[in-house]
Amino acid sequence: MTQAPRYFALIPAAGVGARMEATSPKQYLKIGGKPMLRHTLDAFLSSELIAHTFVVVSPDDPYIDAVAPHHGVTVLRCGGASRMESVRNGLAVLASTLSRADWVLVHDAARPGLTAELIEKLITGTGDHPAGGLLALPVVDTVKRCIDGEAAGTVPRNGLWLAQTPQMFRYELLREALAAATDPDSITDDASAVEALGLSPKLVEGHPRNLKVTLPDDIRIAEMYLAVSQPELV
Ligand SMILES: Nc1ccn([C@@H]2O[C@H](COP(=O)(O)OP(=O)(O)OP(=O)(O)O)[C@@H](O)[C@H]2O)c(=O)n1
Ligand SMILES: C[C@](O)(CO)[C@H](O)COP(=O)(O)O
Repeated sequence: MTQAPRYFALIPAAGVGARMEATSPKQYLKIGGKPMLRHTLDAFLSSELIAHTFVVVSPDDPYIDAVAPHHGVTVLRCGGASRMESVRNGLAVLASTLSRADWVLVHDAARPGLTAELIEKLITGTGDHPAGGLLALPVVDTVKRCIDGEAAGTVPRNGLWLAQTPQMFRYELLREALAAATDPDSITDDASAVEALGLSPKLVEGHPRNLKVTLPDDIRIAEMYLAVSQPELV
């Protein structure tokens, strides 16, 4: 008898948020009165498809205990020097908890606009694709190559997509891909590690509300999306 697939969330939240230039890591900044990371965790807690959520923080993180709920979320204090290492360390800790065929949805703490509907869309859209899948958005602007501050050419945008998260893979595949990855500067998301194995993850169209909060002005955009009721936005 085949077992029903199990889906787990893994949230890397060990970054310092240097580009945000705030006094605390950006995942703890408040959006609409609630820490960004709590919005992110709540999206997974509100999805009936997710069996459990794990969050990876730095070993000396002083904020997480006040933010993570006691039920449905497990805190892993094993963050590394890059996003890639934080995800890899989190997967290693889960070796005795997850099985090889379990699916892991890796999602940035810094994308608080995720919804249960987008999680379901990703899981349905990826299906049983052997290389997994990710949310992403087709590029809508004209793309320029910049050399010394000048437009040195226009890159055809046809076929270009911007990667979002979650990105979902079978546990065994993601561990193998990240074990083989060496350069955090080129492996900026989980899909790129899988692509480096010669595989092609499925692209599932995401939504602008699932933006990554990176620069100071992004907080206001996230606030706007999180103030709007969710169902009509997916
Ligand atoms: N060593 C790291 C670096 C990043 N992340 C996480 O990866 C996600 C995406 O990274 P990014 O937006 O680049 O976050 P920061 O690294 O915190 O930001 P910056 O690059 O501006 O410092 C975030 O949820 C961040 O907390 C992580 O878990 N461990
Ligand atoms: C994983 C990611 O969110 C995909 O867009 C993104 O690459 C992470 O942010 P970073 O600035 O590249 O670390």
